[in-house]
Amino acid sequence: MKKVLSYLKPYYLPMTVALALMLVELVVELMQPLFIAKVINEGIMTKDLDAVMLWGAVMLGLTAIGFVSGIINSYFAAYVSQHYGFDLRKSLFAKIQSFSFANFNQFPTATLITRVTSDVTTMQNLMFMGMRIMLRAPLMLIGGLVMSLFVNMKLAFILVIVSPILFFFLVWLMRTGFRHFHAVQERLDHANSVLRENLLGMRLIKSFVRDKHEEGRFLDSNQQLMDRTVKALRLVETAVPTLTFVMNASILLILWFGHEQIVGQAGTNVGDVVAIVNYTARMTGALSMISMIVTNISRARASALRIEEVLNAEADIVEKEQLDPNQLVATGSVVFEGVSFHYPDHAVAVLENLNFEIKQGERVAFLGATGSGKTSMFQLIPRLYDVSEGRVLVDGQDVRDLSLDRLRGAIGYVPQEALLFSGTIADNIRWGRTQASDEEVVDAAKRAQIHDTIMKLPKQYDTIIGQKGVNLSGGQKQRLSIARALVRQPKVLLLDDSTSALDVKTEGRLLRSLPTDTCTTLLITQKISTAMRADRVVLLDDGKLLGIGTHDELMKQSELYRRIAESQFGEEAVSLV
Ligand SMILES: Nc1ncnc2c1ncn2[C@@H]1O[C@H](COP(=O)(O)OP(=O)(O)OP(=O)(O)O)[C@@H](O)[C@H]1O
Repeated sequence: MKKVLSYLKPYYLPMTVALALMLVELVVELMQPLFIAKVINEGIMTKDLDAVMLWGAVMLGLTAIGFVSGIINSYFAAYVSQHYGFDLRKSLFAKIQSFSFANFNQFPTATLITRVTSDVTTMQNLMFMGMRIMLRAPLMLIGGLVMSLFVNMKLAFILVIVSPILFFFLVWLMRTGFRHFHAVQERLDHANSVLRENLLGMRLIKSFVRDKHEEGRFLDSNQQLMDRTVKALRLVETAVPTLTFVMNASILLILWFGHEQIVGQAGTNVGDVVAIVNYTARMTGALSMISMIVTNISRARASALRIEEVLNAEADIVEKEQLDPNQLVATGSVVFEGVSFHYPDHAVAVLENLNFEIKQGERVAFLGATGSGKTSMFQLIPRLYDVSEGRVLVDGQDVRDLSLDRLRGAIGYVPQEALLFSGTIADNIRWGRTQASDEEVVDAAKRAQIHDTIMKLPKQYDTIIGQKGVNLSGGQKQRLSIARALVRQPKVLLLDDSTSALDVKTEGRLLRSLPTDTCTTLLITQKISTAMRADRVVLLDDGKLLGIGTHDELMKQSELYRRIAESQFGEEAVSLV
């Protein structure tokens, strides 16, 4: 818990104020039974109304002080706990931003969402409670015990015996609770994961009429979450009745012994008995609070552990320490030198000994069967993964020697699945480069062949795109993603099957409008018609490079390439080419 607690450091001052005010509240509370005893012994028993008024007024004044302290304490407790939660969420978010894909394999999306939201809220609640009652309750317990001993040692001895027994009961409760709450958070992760998959795949679920199946899956994980939570709460809920039972039994014993002592004239008076009973009642309240705190601590321990796992995770794609601040990516040449690659935690090589060179301004198509490693190869260029062997060079420099900002700033990556953000169309294009002017946004849209479509929309560039671009067609989303990459004015443009949803004519226009003098274009495609428009074609099969050359060269040299062409154009057409 050390690391998550270190986030309290900036708030030590308001925390100290809150804790000091909590102590004021505690002192006020501890003094009250003393004054009640005084009212009884000096006022009621001696029929002295003045004494009743005096001690009554003192009690009222103290209550007012306690009330004001409580309000100010709450203010500071809320301030510290909310800022603490804000800082934790900020750090977690920044850490997740620095994650490599290997880290994302370790922490699936749903668990990250639970950790940033639910786990942080648990910590936040603990901090708030900590500043309100965490010290007050145990101090009330100790204070109540001491004051009872001070009032009447013989009667208070009962409490001296009972207190350690209850203490060990609470320690046991905290340990067992931790295990249970850890399991509850894991079930919450699972329920979140099922929910997330459902929301993302809603169209698919509806079109496959799998609603009932998915409902069952969610019910199952929801049931598991409920069962685990009920189990945890059942344990916690036995605490208060157990504590109350033991303390009430103690009160009965105190009354009985008190009666014996008053009757036997052993120096005990009614005021003392009332004061000790009052202290015991307050101690019972404090113990209930402690059991609540104990529950919250065990819950928070589980959450703290989960938060720290994320904060301590080592991102494996990191920049070198001493990078040349003047380094530049001036040209978009791309070279693969003996590159082999396997995914982290996977032994099977996805790419094997790739060697090729792409010159500045060249347009190269990558063709290969599904699963042949095309996307994996693309991901090595902006360093989304690091090579297992060999080197990837951009502008003649090993990508590991470049700062990630410089490298990625020079690349326009259009992934296979077009992902848009909620906001306007202009916002989405400008997401590629926030300082792009309106003219540059329009130019990028024109090149991506989406400008005419945008102009037909009711609000044109100010049209709001729904979540993940729900109100756009697949092809429109693809072209917007391309515009977003083009507005960056990249040196290297990576199109991962990004024109698959376009008709041949639009695709042709788009490819012709891409800049060639300043930008090198690498495009993955399944279509020979697209590959024919490229300067050269790289043919991949099962992670190996089978051939590289122009379309005509590969038609002559590569049997596989010829077969793909035949399957797409028909044998006759190919023989005419
Ligand atoms: N995150 C990952 N972890 C482990 N293995 C992966 C991962 N992503 C892809 N693979 C594996 O790597 C191999 C190459 O996948 P890749 O996506 O690069 O192929 P591709 O040629 O782009 O396929 P497609 O044309 O279908 O997109 C496949 O066998 C795939 O199972």
